[in-house]
Amino acid sequence: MVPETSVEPRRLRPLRRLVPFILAYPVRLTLTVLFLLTSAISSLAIPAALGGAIDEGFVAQNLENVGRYGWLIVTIAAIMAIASGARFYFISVIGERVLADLRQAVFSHLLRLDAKYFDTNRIGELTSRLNGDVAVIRGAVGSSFSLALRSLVTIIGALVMMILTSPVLTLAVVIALPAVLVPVMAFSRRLRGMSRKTQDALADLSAMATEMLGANRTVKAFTQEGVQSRLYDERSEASYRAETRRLAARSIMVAMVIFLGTAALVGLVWWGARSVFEGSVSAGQLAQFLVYALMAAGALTNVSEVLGTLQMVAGSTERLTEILDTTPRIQDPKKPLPLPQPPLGTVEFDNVTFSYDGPEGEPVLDGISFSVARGQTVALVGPSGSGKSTALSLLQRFYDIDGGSIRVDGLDIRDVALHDLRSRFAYVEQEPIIFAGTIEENILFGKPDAGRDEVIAAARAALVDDFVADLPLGYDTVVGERGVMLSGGQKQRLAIARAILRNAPILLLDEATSALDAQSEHLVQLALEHLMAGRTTLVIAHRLATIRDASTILVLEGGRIIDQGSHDQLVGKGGRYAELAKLQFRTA
Ligand SMILES: Nc1ncnc2c1ncn2[C@@H]1O[C@H](COP(=O)(O)OP(=O)(O)OP(=O)(O)O)[C@@H](O)[C@H]1O
Repeated sequence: MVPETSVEPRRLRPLRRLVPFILAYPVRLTLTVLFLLTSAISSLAIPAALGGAIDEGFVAQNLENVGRYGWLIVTIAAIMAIASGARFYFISVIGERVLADLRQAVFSHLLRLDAKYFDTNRIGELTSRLNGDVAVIRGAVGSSFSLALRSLVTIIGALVMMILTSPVLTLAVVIALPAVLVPVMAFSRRLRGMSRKTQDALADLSAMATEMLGANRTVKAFTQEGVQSRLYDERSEASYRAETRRLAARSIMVAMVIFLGTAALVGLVWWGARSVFEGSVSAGQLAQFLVYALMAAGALTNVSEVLGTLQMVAGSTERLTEILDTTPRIQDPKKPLPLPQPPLGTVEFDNVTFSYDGPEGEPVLDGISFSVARGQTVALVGPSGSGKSTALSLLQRFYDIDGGSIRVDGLDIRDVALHDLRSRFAYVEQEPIIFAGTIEENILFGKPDAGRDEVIAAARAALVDDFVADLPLGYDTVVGERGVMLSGGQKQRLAIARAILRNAPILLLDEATSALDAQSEHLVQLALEHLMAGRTTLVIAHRLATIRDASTILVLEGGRIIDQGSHDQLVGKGGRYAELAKLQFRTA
């Protein structure tokens, strides 16, 4: 027992992080403790009343006393029942509340973490923390916390009552206890190790299912159904075997507990009977004592079972609080400067140097300088990996630069609140992200408080309106996960509608590399023209039409600007741009 208590608190330590979440609800907490104590005290009072009934009723052969004690016991039982119900309710509610708060805190913290964090952590792992770990805590909090608390109070109370009832019998129990407890504790520790293994096997199994179901088209295309089913079967069997071994061990433990417990009880009864015959203990006291001893023993087994669950909860809590403890690398400045109102819509890169691996790493952008005046369109072109997307990321401060400065509307972006800075941009990604909601919800992402007429106006300008008219539920049509129900061109137009609704002064556009069919391409081009009208635009260009209309083209290679000018100027010069133009740009 000694090593258990010295090891356990350390493994349970992460649970302390739940305390502030629980303390946030002092009223419910007080009520819980109140009902907990009431139910524990009343359950401890029943054996005492029973002892009284035996000594003053049965032994004294006084039926009136038996009746009196009977009523007393019924009354106490009523109080115990109500208090137990209320305790269960309040502790479960606190559990759910804490869980919801924790889940919400983790999710909103995750959304605020920087791009680097998401580069280095797997999204699947993060969502499994959010779902899996929260589920583990949820499964345990209501039942296990309640049981652990109740059992602890019962053990202490029962021990005190045992000592008060008969110190001699208590001493006998304390001496006999290790004989029962030590083997059971040792066994239950092994069980915990085994249950961790089955947990891991199960997690592995579900990770595989998630991945393969998500990739069901790839699985079909590569005719991998049979192979993957077999792999799944193997893992499922492994998990079954691990669980069977655990169940066998558990069954042995249950048998052990039953045998050792009964043997100890018989011994105790024999010792107690001897004490009654000697006259040092009354029959009522013995009965009373036995009930307390049974209560304490029951509570003790509960505690040892709950400890295992609580360790799992501790592990999950730790994984979640780890997220909460991560501070975002990109933060608001201490004293943010206000951006000019109305917006100017200018962008300047001044000798910008950046590496994804920090100042010592190989630079991805190396001394980049350019400026975009209000209403201008500047096109970034260059071979794959030359740093075009990186420039757009830096402008939005997804990462901080290592040298030089980036200014928007004349202010260094590190001096401006992140929300203000990013509100100045509308960003259209190369592969537009479409959410699983309706068409309207997807457009509203650009400006959540927009009215229906604004949404429709944006949809018209982006030529979304014409295909929405053919959908069964119009703007309320659900487009499926990642917009699977839409064509490539429709997705692009939807993303453009979202950007139009956002109505930001600076447009950041990462044109799709893959061409659509001529008709679709034409519609997207038209939508883009509506979007770009009157806005400062920084575009990673792949369409010849976009480049022709650009005020300036910046040619990037290896993180440097190797040339700039208008399309005609650059083509006239020949060289790198002329080659690129031949290979990369497509005509509408
Ligand atoms: N999140 C990241 N972490 C580490 N390195 C990155 C990251 N994103 C890009 N890189 C690296 O930075 C370099 C520039 O990438 P970037 O995406 O900016 O190029 P690009 O010109 O936009 O290319 P493409 O036209 O293929 O999209 C590449 O070598 C790439 O491997």
